Amino acid sequence: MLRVGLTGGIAAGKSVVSGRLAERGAVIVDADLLAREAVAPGSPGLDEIVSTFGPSVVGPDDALDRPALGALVFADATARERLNAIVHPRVRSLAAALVDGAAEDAVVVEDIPLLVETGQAGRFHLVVVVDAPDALRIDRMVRRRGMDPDDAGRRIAAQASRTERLRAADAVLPNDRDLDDLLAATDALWDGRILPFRDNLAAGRPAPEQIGPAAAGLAGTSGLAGRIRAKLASVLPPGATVEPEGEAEGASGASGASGASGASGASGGDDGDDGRAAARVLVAPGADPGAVSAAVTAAGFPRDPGAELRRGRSAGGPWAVHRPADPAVDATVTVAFLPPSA
Ligand SMILES: CC(C)(COP(=O)(O)OP(=O)(O)OC[C@H]1O[C@@H](n2cnc3c(N)ncnc32)[C@H](O)[C@@H]1O)[C@@H](O)C(=O)NCCC(=O)NCCS
Ligand SMILES: Nc1ncnc2c1ncn2[C@@H]1O[C@H](COP(=O)(O)OP(=O)(O)OP(=O)(O)O)[C@@H](O)[C@H]1O
Repeated sequence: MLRVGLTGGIAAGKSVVSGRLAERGAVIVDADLLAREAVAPGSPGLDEIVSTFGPSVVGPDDALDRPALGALVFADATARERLNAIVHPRVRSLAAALVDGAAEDAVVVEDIPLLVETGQAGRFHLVVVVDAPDALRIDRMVRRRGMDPDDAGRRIAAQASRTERLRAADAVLPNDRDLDDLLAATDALWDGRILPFRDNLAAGRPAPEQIGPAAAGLAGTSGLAGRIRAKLASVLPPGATVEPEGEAEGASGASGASGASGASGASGGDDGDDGRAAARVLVAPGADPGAVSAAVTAAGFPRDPGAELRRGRSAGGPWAVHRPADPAVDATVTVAFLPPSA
């Protein structure tokens, strides 16, 4: 199964993209829809909202009065956090059940407006960001949804900035032109990257050919190494840590915290994106390198027997060499034993 996280600021065009991906065969898990299901009339979620915000957020039909609650939470960050704490865990468990029920060869696309804000980027093989300038999104909300411009601005302010979101992107779909351009870019992403990625992963092989990060609209914008470390950190079993290649010898003293630094993408190493990155996964004494290697494969980086042969099996060399199943990413992930001195 290939897990894709689709995100973008409000009115960026996520629904247009997820609609197209559904037509192409993806299984869509829509967080906005699940957030409605989580607070349906008579649900424990709605009960909790009423005990937190009072009866004024429920209409005469016993359903959530969405405009009333929206007016409260988009004007007040504390109220919004309270609402998120009620709704988000429910959305996550509803989503997990849908993902678990999908076929093994499926491409599952989770459409999550707050994917970056909630720190979920690392759990996806591919994070796709639909991107449009704030002014254009405000214009869409005002013209197409009849929203007041100030309300539209408040919703944008309640979310991550474009820069923060783009930093998490493995692929960007720009949506500042007409709809046909967005649909064509979505098709190119599906045919040129998502399907080969899914097939390579299913076959347990790295991408045999690179389409290159320069392919228009397909590359992420920055921090490839940090994004890779976050993906690895989210699947590694106990006893394994991830750090940038070249910092494994203990010189930085960072190895103890490397799992966490990988998740934030904030540690040293290559955080620019020249389309190439390397990471090293260190296996502590007593941990099973085979299980670690299997986890690296599951994160989207199958083992590359050819690269292992080229490197040889010299003492102190890597236990395994992995490369991306994603044809647009050029990276090496080595699995090695933690040096005794570290
Ligand atoms: C506040 C509510 C009642 C307003 O309902 P309304 O029908 O006006 O908006 P809708 O749910 O269709 O959301 C539209 C868009 O608003 C943005 N948005 C919604 N909730 C939030 C939030 N808590 N923080 C930031 N942006 C949000 C998203 O971009 C979303 O796609 C509703 O959005 C809600 O229950 N939000 C909390 C749950 C949530 O975070 N949903 C987003 C994905 S899980
Ligand atoms: N390139 C475009 N040209 C014209 N209209 C567009 C374009 N992209 C999106 N739209 C329109 O803008 C609105 C917002 O798009 P869409 O619903 O896909 O955004 P979204 O990211 O799913 O928003 P939300 O976060 O609210 O769920 C829709 O009415 C859509 O048809």
